Amino acid sequence: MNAKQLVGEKAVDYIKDGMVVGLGTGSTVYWTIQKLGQLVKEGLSIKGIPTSVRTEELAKELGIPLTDFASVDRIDVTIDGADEIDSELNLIKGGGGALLREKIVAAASAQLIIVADESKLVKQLGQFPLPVEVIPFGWENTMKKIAEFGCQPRLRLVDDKPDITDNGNYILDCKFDKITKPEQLNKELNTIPGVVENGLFPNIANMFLIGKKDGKVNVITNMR
Ligand SMILES: O=C(CO)[C@H](O)[C@H](O)COP(=O)(O)O
Repeated sequence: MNAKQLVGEKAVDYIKDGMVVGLGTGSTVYWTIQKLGQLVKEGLSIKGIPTSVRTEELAKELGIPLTDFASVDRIDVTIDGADEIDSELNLIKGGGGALLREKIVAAASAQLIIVADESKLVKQLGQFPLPVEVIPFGWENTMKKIAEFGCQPRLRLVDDKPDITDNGNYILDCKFDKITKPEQLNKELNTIPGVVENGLFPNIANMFLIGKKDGKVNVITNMR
């Protein structure tokens, strides 16, 4: 079993009957959702809130009941992946383009559990280009403003056309040398007109399940 599958499946240990569960996006949480589908068939009663259309489709295929913000007043736990995790437990997310809904769901969750293989652990964020979701109108100008923060932004393309998010926006992948103050950068990027959200998640996850090559799972609890 690979490390993503290992931690993805392990995450269901934290999901109990009756919970409202935020369902993240990506190839690690894919395994969580598969396992949840199996458990639901066996009688587990949960309601999911998906963070992307992709996840919504997968959950529906597997028969996982879904809900929405209008119908619930809490999310008990969200399971999601990450692109980078630094030693202070800050994250870069959005490699799969779902950062906006992921951040909304994470912010509404009592618990955020991150599942990742050990390749995602870094000393300092910034190797992975930071995804920033921007409004299509005037994106070229928004990109210039973002570049003033000392990065090289690039419009994310699919088949030579802008990749459109589930929210109808574009993604700029912004390569920094290193990100020294993630919390500050998170706030400042979001003040630029045209920026909808960025992929920095500064120290908001409660727990990390890290899959290692030797088949073990490292559990890190955030004591913040
Ligand atoms: O933020 C994300 C999607 O927007 C994913 O959680 C992140 O890209 C990690 O993905 P994977 O588990 O496939 O490595």
